[in-house]
Amino acid sequence: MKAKALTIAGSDSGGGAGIQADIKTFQERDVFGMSAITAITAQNTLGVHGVYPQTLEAIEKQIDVVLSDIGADSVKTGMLFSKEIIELVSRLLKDYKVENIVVDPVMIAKGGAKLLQDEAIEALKKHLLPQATVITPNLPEACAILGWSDINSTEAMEEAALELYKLGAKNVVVKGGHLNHEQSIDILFDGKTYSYYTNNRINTKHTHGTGCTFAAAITAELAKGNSVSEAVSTAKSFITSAISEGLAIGKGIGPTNHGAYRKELTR
Ligand SMILES: Nc1ncnc2c1ncn2[C@@H]1O[C@H](COP(=O)(O)OP(=O)(O)O)[C@@H](O)[C@H]1O
Ligand SMILES: Cc1ncc(COP(=O)(O)OP(=O)(O)O)c(N)n1
Repeated sequence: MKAKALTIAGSDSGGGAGIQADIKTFQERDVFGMSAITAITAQNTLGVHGVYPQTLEAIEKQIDVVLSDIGADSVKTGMLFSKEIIELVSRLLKDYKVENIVVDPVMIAKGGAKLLQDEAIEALKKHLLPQATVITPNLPEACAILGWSDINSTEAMEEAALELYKLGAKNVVVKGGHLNHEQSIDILFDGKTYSYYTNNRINTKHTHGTGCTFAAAITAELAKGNSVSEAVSTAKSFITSAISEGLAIGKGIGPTNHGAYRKELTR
């Protein structure tokens, strides 16, 4: 049977991040994609021009009807915007006993727009992180969750992964896209071992949606029954291809190319 994945996230009208990136990634990884939209953003390659959160009723209904009828082998959360939305999503994921939960703790878009209210960080820590199979913070997100000012080395990334693990997630991937390093290094910590996923840093400005795409690829692989380490490994290859063929569309930071990994495999 075809694997199914649900993304609970914000809509990016520009198509590079959020729900749109997730669904494109699920499709590329041969997983049936479903969505519950938490907020609509008016977004393009120049940034976020408007944020319109959906009502709790609308969000609950979307999740309810999908999980009660179709079900999901894995669920990804992205932009959740408020404490109230986090509490709602956490309750529903518990009620439906979802097994594989990937929490991408989206906080700030690359252009600087806030996608999570400051007061929601505590709710994220208290309710959602402890339910997660995998969490995928970038360096600023890891700092915000831990109350740290900076993470600027792989040693600090390992320390952050350990401290984040103590908040209850089964696995932590600290993404190193923001590290000033010639390689792009992500570190997975499963409570015992630190595993490094490393590729050469690609010199491009077209990286809109990298975090969403990477977490969506992990979600898709978990939905198909792969282990967390296999899922992270495939997601790393997927995002590296997508960035290497990033799309120079629009006047600003273009999106990654979700079809690039498939093309590479068939070459
Ligand atoms: N320039 C780059 N070259 C290669 N990989 C990158 C580059 N920028 C980010 N990545 C990878 O993309 C994924 C998303 O990372 P990151 O940019 O840190 O997340 P976010 O989009 O949440 O800020 C990670 O696997 C990271 O290593
Ligand atoms: C609707 C929406 N959700 C998440 C993001 C952030 O996406 P990310 O993959 O971290 O990429 P950047 O926006 O930082 O390039 C978003 N922008 N919009």
